[in-house]
Amino acid sequence: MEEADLFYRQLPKVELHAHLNGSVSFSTIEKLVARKPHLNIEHGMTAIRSGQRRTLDECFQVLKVIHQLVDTEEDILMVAKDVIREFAADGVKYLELRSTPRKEKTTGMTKRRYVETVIEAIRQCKNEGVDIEVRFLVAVDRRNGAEVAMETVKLAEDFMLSTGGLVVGLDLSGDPTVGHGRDLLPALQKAKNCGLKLSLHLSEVPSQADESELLLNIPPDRIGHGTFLHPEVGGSQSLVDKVRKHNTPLELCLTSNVKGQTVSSYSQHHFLYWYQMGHPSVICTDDKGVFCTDLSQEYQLAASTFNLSQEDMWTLSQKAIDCTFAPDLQQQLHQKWLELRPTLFQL
Ligand SMILES: CC(C)=CCNc1ncnc2c1ncn2[C@@H]1O[C@H](COP(=O)(O)O)[C@@H](O)[C@H]1O
Ligand SMILES: [Zn+2]
Repeated sequence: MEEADLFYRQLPKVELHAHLNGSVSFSTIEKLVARKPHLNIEHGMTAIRSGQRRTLDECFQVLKVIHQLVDTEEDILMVAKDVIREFAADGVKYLELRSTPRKEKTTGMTKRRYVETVIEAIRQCKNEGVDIEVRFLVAVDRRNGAEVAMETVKLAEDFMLSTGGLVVGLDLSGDPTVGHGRDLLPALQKAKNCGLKLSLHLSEVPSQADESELLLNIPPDRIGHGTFLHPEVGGSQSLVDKVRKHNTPLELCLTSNVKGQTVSSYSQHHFLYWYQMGHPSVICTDDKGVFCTDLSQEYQLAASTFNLSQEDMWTLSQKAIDCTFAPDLQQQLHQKWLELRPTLFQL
């Protein structure tokens, strides 16, 4: 391993934007394919390799293939444990995983059981001594409409109360071109009022200024992507001002946006816009399996693209601690970062 690779692997990191089924690695896919040979799924159908680009629509098709492979309780338990172990092996010390409880008929289990299974995976990893703290966000798929969104919020609230703080919030994701955020406002508002933290995919595609305006008024606790918020890309100063007023952190996923073609190249990524403004910006992976990446690689890419030093990247990873939805862990994480610093910079 080259010295720079090693630095980014060893750098303690916080991952705040990771969709469970988008994070399934090649080796886990192989295990799933072996369990289900009749599906005739090859790895080329579950990942977008280096140099490849897809439309966002094609990316969602890839996720559908993965969903076909991950369709039982055993699969979900295995996938969640593998994903947690992989993030830990990559130097991630705190992970917020998110996943959408799927319809019973596609998994043979209730949505409640789906969430319980992911929670079980988190607990098992903890008991096995995997060196990572994991929290969970229950995801609302915007394609499923207002009623399902409200049910999901109730489910998330129940789990927030019954898991001793493992479920910390709600994610809004799914195909951004389907539906309108206005229909989901009551559910999101309810989530916020009952104490769930909100991370919303916002302005992931162009021409959603109206929706973003509406959702920013809630306001969310973090923003996923926010690719088209700023005026240079068709957003507006008023959107930027709203984000800045609340100091709402952005979860930025470079490879995801470049491979999904919402951003034309790494150097054009909106990371720079927000970073230069000193706005809380957290580098994340989104779907490390689909996009064949990991968080170390994303940090390294940001550093090389924007000419940032190892010291800058250290600060970026340290500041991410303050953007987590687990305030009870933040002091402990800061301590861990301080303890790890000397080995990293060989002081
Ligand atoms: C389509 C793609 C890979 C691009 C990245 N951009 C995304 N935008 C919105 N929602 C997403 C994205 N990636 C993953 N998701 C959500 O995460 C789900 C997969 O993880 P899970 O089943 O919730 O555990 C998808 O069905 C989708 O609802
Ligand atoms: Zn996402």
